[in-house]
Amino acid sequence: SQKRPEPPGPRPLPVFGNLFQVDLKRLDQSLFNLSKTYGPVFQVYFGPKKVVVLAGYRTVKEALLNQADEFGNREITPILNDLTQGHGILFSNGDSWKEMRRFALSTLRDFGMGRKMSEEIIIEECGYLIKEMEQYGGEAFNNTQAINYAASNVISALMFGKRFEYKDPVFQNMVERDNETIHLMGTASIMMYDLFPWLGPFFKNWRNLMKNNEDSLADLKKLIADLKETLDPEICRCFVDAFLIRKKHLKDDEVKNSHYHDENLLYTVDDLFAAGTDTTATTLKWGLLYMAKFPHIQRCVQEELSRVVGSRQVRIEDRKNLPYTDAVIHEIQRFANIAPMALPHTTSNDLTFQGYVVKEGTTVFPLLTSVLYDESEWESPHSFNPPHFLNDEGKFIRRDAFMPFSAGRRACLGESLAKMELFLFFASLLQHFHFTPPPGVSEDEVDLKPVVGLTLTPKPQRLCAVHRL
Ligand code: HEM
Repeated sequence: SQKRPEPPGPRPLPVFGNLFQVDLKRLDQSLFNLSKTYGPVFQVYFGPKKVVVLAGYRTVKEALLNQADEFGNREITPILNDLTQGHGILFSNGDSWKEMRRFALSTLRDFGMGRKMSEEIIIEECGYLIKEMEQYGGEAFNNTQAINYAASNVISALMFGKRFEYKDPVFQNMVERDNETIHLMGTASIMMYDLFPWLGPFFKNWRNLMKNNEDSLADLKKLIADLKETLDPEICRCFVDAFLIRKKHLKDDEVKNSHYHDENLLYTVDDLFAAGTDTTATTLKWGLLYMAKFPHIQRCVQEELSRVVGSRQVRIEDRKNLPYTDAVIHEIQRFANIAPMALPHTTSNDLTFQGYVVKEGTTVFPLLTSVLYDESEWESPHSFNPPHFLNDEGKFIRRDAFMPFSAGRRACLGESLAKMELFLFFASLLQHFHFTPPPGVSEDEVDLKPVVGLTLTPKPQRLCAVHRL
């Protein structure tokens, strides 16, 4: 029998591989371009490392959903190993990952992810965020911090049973550090470190990352210690309590080698903050920027909100009566494409995919850019067009290629919480404010080019939040 081929791809150079054929500053775009030459499954070499890229809705879906187990391991690069040592959820594999993921999902569900309790937490936070924005009296300001704080507080309330004041310096530092970590992770020097780890200590970014990580963990440890001290196993106040209670029960039952140990608690909480704050906040920031850029769309959302909700607090159950607003939020997520390559996966064994062989342990990039901008799935992928999610009667429709949370075994675990947050924050803000560029800046001048890190974020810029109600 004939040997099956490996996926095609550009010819690699020794040592550098294809590093000169891709633009590390906008890697997802250059991989998307390569897929137009090499097809939906191709390989590129980053230095000595081979990466298989999956492009287009059909191919990403086929891999992540139909061969979910084979494509469902996480790649843990040297920097990720330095940071988490295989604990937690984001950057772990095997039984520990499985147990932590299952625990986090079921605990968040018990706390009402997608149900009442989370809704109350988010609504309370909407109030604080609106108050914060009102302070500027319609003058231009950078909304980055306020939005980060609001998103972080939702996770805080779930994890620790409490929110923080936006002015609290400890809290400000925690959020700021997480932001910086995500930025540093996307820098070229950290990518180089992952390829040539012995360079590590020479990179300033590497040292900054390690320091950030240490400081974040120290803050989280303090918060966890406070909860430990006041723990009452009969009353579960938050996620950390739920973990500690489970740990205690396993100990009482003399279960050995359980995954419920202090490191897993610390890194799981750290992961939920890291994965849940920046993503949600960044999406919201894009949303407000698009509204300032496309005022006619903003007006349609506000008209629908006024007609359906009026001035009372908007709630999750209103969503079904707000198809246009819902479509706009989906289009924000599609167009903003904040996690353009999801997070890297690896294959769990040797496999055949679309006729090509891929070896066990090969790095795989599910290229979400190529799904959210797939020309065979979207009518106008390159423009901001809410009707992508509306039928002829103006009813909301789901789209298969809407995959900002990725899919399959490693898909985002916070999807339903994130959706609640995006809906409640976005709708509440547009009920209260009309967003515009600063005076003297035209809509055309609003800059939609992203800053590239692990996520795609808007450039720092100022908007006016003009009071409506
Ligand atoms: C708009 C908001 C969000 C977006 C766009 C988003 C997107 C993603 C993406 C693309 C992945 C990688 C999936 C893959 O590897 O294939 C992911 C993983 C993950 N997300 Fe989210 N996410 C969001 C919000 C959240 C929130 C609020 C939480 C926490 C409650 C969260 C927790 C996680 C975790 C723990 C993982 C790792 C899952 C695993 O490796 O098993 N995310 N997310």
